[in-house]
Amino acid sequence: MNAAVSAAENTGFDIDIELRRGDARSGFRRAFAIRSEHRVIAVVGDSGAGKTSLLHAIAGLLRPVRGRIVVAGETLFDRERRIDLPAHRRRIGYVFQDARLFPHLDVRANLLYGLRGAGARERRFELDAIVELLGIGHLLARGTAGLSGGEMQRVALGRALLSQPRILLLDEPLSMLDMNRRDELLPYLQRVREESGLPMIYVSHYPEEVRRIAEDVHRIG
Ligand SMILES: Nc1ncnc2c1ncn2[C@@H]1O[C@H](COP(=O)(O)OP(=O)(O)OP(=O)(O)O)[C@@H](O)[C@H]1O
Repeated sequence: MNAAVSAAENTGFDIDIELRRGDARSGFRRAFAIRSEHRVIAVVGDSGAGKTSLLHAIAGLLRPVRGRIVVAGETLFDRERRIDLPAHRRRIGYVFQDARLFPHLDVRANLLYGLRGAGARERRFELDAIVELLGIGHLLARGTAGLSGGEMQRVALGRALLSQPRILLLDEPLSMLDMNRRDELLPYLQRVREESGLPMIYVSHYPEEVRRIAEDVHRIG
């Protein structure tokens, strides 16, 4: 295999799955096919199209009824080959719509929680560098209750990166913010995209927003 081919295989996404939720008669059932050689892709679609379900399948939280999931050259799931990496071995950094910070911990402890989860694995992301990247040094001693929505999402991003993920999944991270706050957070997301070098899937309702983040946009539904 020549170097160009293997480089392309190691950065892209090859997802071809069918998902089912709920019962066979009235539940949700849909096939998804996403092939991309890009490192940062977006998935857009209407409410209920299955965007979150797709991320859950990639994270190992929902088992597809058929197909395969290959990210950056690594097979996470392949029904035919009986490959199904458990969620904790997929090393996914997941950022939700609502930041889901731990309310009983201050910002520093929330960030360190991510680092603790990484254990003895090779560390690519260190606390100081991530704090600098996300501009959250002045928040470290604060509790989470008084943080703005944008600050919470920056801390959530930091916690996800400090868990030393190999893939970053972002599920509508701006959707709880008003327009001005979205504009404030976007440059941080762009910095994470550039500095982390990680494969990323960015889910959103808004094609305009994702064009500023992703190299390749896929519509589902
Ligand atoms: N546990 C479940 N049992 C049955 N149906 C479910 C379950 N979870 C989700 N669904 C259904 O699966 C479909 C896809 O849901 P999903 O949350 O993936 O969509 P989405 O595109 O992320 O939507 P939104 O943009 O509103 O967050 C929806 O119709 C939802 O009602």
